[in-house]
Amino acid sequence: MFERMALIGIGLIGSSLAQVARERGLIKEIAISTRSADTLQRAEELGLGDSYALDAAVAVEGADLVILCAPVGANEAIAKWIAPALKKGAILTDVGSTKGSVVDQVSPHVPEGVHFIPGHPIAGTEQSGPDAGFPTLFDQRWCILTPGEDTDPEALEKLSAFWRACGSDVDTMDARHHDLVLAIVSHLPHLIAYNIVGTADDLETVTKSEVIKYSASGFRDFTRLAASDPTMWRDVCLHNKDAILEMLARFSEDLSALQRAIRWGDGQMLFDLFTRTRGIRRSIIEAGQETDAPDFGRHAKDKAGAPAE
Ligand SMILES: NC(=O)C1=CN([C@@H]2O[C@H](COP(=O)(O)OP(=O)(O)OC[C@H]3O[C@@H](n4cnc5c(N)ncnc54)[C@H](O)[C@@H]3O)[C@@H](O)[C@H]2O)C=CC1
Ligand SMILES: O=C(O)C(=O)Cc1ccc(O)cc1
Repeated sequence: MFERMALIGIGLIGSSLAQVARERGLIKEIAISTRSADTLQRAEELGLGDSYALDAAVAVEGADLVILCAPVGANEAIAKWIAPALKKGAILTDVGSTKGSVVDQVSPHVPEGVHFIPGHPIAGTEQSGPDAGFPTLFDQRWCILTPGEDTDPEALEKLSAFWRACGSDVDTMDARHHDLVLAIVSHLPHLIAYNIVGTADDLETVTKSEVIKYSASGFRDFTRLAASDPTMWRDVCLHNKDAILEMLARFSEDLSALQRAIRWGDGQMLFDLFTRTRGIRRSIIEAGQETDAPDFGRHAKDKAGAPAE
């Protein structure tokens, strides 16, 4: 589908893209660049690409598809660095969990004639680094693209076809809308997980060993999310600040209402809420979405190839 793909950043997502592109014959030549020499060497040991460079500008030379796969906070510096080396007509995209900030940071540096189309595969795990990647990560997952008003339709279709070939269903939406939706379905759940695991860890009356020994599956689910990469999630919080703060405010209000119902023994309020939320879970299952982490969000038809937890 493309002659030369450059992946800038080779962790979970970059490594998975390299593997699926290689396995399905989507790309002739894969160029890999990342910031640390150790990670680059590991990518080479794993045979993820055809060429390896610490200098991202070298990797993007002659590439007709360039995918930024680093934490979102790194995108501006990377865009500035690679801009002069980008080939005319190339598609430049990313996989970041936030989109508005990527548009703001990257767009000013995109040279004339390069098609910049931000993207976000809604597929991942709590693991990070090149060893964590696997080629079926994107199968039956959504990939959201956030083209601008002046995006070239042909370039958009080419990038959409690439993601479909990686196994994903593609949707397009406005970058700001993406950030609001993802704040509630992805960013807030991670923050809640980081917070509850931190709270449990702080409790002096419950020793750490008791937290580990008696952790019920609900708490264990939170510990999986709370094991996600700290750099990535720091950047997500800082780069989707407004939407996350909006969702946190609503969440806190609703939590206060729950607190009040418990204090005043309002069993009806608790029962009604728990009944309503049970319905949401059922409608997700009926819509054909998988339920168990890390397969949540994968369409029901096929989850073969997902790694065991
Ligand atoms: N982990 C997940 O579940 C998902 C992550 N994403 C997004 O994908 C992107 C990458 O995430 P992961 O692959 O999980 O992270 P990761 O931590 O596994 O890999 C990040 C890679 O970027 C490199 N890197 C860091 N700073 C860099 C810089 N300045 N220049 C070049 N390379 C740099 C690191 O060395 C590493 O190779 C992030 O923007 C994240 O928001 C999107 C969907 C799911
Ligand atoms: O591991 C999980 O449950 C996830 O939620 C993975 C994930 C993390 C970040 C994203 O932007 C998209 C997917």
